[in-house]
Amino acid sequence: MVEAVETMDGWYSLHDLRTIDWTAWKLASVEEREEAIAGFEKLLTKWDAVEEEKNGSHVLYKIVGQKADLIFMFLRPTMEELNDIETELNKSKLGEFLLPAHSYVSVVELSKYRPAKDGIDPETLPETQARLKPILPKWEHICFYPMDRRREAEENWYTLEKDVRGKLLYDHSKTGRKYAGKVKQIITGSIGLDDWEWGVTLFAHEPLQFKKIVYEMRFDEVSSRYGEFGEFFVGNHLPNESVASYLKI
Ligand code: VOV
Repeated sequence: MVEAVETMDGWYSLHDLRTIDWTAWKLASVEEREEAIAGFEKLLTKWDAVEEEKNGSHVLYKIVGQKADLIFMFLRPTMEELNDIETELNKSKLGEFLLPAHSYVSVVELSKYRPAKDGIDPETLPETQARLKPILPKWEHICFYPMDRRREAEENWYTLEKDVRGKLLYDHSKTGRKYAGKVKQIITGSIGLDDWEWGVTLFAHEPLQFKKIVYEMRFDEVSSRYGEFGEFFVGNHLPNESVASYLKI
């Protein structure tokens, strides 16, 4: 029987995409807008404090194109906390001007394809724990998309033996390693949590690197034969200190 791989799972993840209701925002009074911005900055400060304490992490980017205006990615130890964040944002003054655009629920995931070295469970290693509970990079650009592994008669990932899948992912990692320092990936598993099987979140200093890595990986067998992809979202970093000028009318 084909064996499932054991996964190591870390912080829960919420990608929360919002569109700004610019018409309502422009019609709001100066005082209302100021209140909304100040309240939102307070939320950002609160989330920063959580990150400082290493109890979670978050990033905020401006989406390029019409799919949404903003993408938040939140990581927290529990799903309840993700719910709380979402609700707090909805109840905030700025929330009155945010329309839901898209969301994605998943959990930071690493898999145990490689045999344990010296009998040590990799999950116990501090470096593994740091990858399962990552502080998200605040690099200039983000690219997020969901993906599946194919399950068709000829190309079925789920009928491949574990060692074959491990070898294909090893080849995949060799392509990935060429982008060290240029692209940082956070893979989140979403089987049973959302509509696709994985979320792929990439960070880069240079947006062209997204095109280059995704294109190069299309030729890796794990993607060319077994990859199916959803909608792509690309954005530019929105640091706290630029929020007010971004929202200024
Ligand atoms: C930026 C570089 C980079 C690097 C170094 C890297 C390495 C690795 C390693 C070592 C492993 C396997 C073990 C583990 O850690 O789980 C993975 C696993 C995975 N990857 Fe990856 N990946 C990268 C990057 C990277 C990209 C750009 C994509 C999107 C693929 C594309 O075609 O658009 C991707 C996808 C995945 C997925 C969906 C999984 C889980 C698959 C599963 O079936 O379990 N990944 N990945």
